[in-house]
Amino acid sequence: MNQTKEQRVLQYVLDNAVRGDPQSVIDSIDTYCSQKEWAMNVGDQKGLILDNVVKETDPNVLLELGTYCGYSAVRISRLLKPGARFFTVEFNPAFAAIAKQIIEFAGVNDKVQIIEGNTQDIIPQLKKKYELDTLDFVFVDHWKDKYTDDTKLLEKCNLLRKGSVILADNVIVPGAPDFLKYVRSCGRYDCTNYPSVLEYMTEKDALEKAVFRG
Ligand SMILES: Cc1ncnc2c1ncn2[C@@H]1O[C@H](/C=C/CNC(=O)c2cc(-c3ccc(F)cc3)cc(O)c2O)[C@@H](O)[C@H]1O
Ligand SMILES: [Mg+2]
Repeated sequence: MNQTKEQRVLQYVLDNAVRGDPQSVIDSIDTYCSQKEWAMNVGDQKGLILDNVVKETDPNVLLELGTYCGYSAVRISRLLKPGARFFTVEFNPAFAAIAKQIIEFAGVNDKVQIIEGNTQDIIPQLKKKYELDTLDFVFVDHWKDKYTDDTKLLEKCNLLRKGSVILADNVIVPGAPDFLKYVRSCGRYDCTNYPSVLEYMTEKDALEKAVFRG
């Protein structure tokens, strides 16, 4: 049976990273995807910006939309303090299975919980089923045409409080124009743009931070 690219990324991690060492998992995925096969991980340059925003936020409760192979889940988890609660949502069972193995290999499975499903179905369940109040930090990196709907859904479900941080990947490439327009003009967010480059390439990309005003 032919392997998928994501299975090859997993295999490269298992063969080259050090079990229980999240940084080695991050480095091996970045090595594989820059030298062998491109994949849509946030990558190391934008990853450093992600690290800094997580550190400055010092979050206790986090959400990620779009797990993919778990690269950013490992990247974020390695920075979290004991007791922090981090949920990542993925609706593709094959990707969720890969991410689960990468997260376990990295040794951060006690930090992050993968929720399999569509963000539109999961977000309204977070308060009751997953017993959380509001979110301190949200990393948005799923289908780009879902960013705006899901941001509005987070508001509607009262999951955001004054100071909640939303950080969105790819606001230049592939782009999320309606999301940018929404968060920058609706009056409910303080926005900051972080210019960078597309993962493993030299094309310009950027992250956008939108802090909820409450
Ligand atoms: C509503 C819903 N619910 C649950 N999971 C959901 C979901 N919608 C999507 N997912 C999941 O999330 C990931 C999807 C990620 C989409 N990311 C990108 O498309 C992406 C693309 C590029 C890119 C840039 C230049 C190019 F030339 C080509 C591609 C770079 C990136 O960084 C990207 O993130 C994927 O794992 C998908 O199953
Ligand atoms: Mg992305």
